[in-house]
Amino acid sequence: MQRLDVETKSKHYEILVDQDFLDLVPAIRGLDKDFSSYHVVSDDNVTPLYQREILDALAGFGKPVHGVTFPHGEKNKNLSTMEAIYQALIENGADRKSLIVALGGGVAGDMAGYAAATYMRGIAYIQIPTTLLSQVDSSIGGKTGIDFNGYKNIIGAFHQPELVYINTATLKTLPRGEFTSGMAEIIKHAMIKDAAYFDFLELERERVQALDHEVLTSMILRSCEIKSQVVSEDETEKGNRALLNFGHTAGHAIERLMDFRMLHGECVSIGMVAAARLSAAEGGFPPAEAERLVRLLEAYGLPLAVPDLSAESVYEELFHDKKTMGNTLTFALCRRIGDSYLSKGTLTKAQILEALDQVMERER
Ligand SMILES: O=C(O)C(=O)C[C@@H](O)[C@H](O)[C@H](O)COP(=O)(O)O
Repeated sequence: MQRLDVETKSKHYEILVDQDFLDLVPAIRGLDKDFSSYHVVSDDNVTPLYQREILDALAGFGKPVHGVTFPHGEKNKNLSTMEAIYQALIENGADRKSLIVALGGGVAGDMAGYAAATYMRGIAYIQIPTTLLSQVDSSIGGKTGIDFNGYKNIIGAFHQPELVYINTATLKTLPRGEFTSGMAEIIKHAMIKDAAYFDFLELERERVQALDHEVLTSMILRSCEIKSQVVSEDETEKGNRALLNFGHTAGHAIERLMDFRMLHGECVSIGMVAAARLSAAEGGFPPAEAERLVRLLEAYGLPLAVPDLSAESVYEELFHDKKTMGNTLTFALCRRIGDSYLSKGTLTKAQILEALDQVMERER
């Protein structure tokens, strides 16, 4: 098992990377908290795969254990699903000393985490991410929340987990498209912080895609390390945490305009191509490096352009981004691969529209 620390102002916790669930109970025992009951929250894809195993393991604590299942998909990351989760917590007698277990992908983590942040004004939770995207990105850093009226993550709270427990064997049951979607966040980590990691992703692509255990584990560890460093330095996104939003400004806009029919990572991939074009327009990001990004995304099977949208509609949607203050758009951009910065309000509408035009499929 490998361990990493996340050290934020509000909490210190560990990320454990393992190949099974055998060390989960010892890890929870190691938290040294006498939880009164356990509530495992997962979607209807993950429940049949892993919820029983986790409930059985937790039953060893001799306290009540309950499973809560909700319908899968970003479309269901909303208030009515939250209502059902709150209802189940109340019916199952969850109290202030209960532990919520977020089991699954980003949607499960965001919603179970938000339930933990708000139920009885905040109770403890742990993350057991089972998708590549949630293992390397969304389970770390305490961003929790839901979408509302189609606006992505517009309601939420920062609430750090007690523990993140990654079992890499869960990737064997992950649909291929979900794996590819997770690769977008991994490529994002390399883009914003680590040029050598970008080289690694280029060189080791075949072994990554073949789920080679050794390469996959190093990749997951490196991404978790980058994510936890950024989060540890700026827990509540007052500054540089927003670098993790590279590709997300346009990405979230596309996700919403496509009515969540495309996977998050697919939208982030297209958003990164747009961000690379903006980086070139503003800061002289070398065209050869933009080309390397495009080639890498393509090689991992990620989309580079979006069908059926106009640059204008995406541009309008950008103003709903949480980084937008007043009318000032903020983008995470790159000077070079591995070297990122925040650009606040300096790009013109024409530059932004031109970059967006290049990721509209009709233009290609
Ligand atoms: O943890 C963060 O900070 C991130 O920005 C990570 C993103 O990859 C992730 O999709 C996040 O949920 C987006 O956050 P948001 O604040 O833009 O909704």
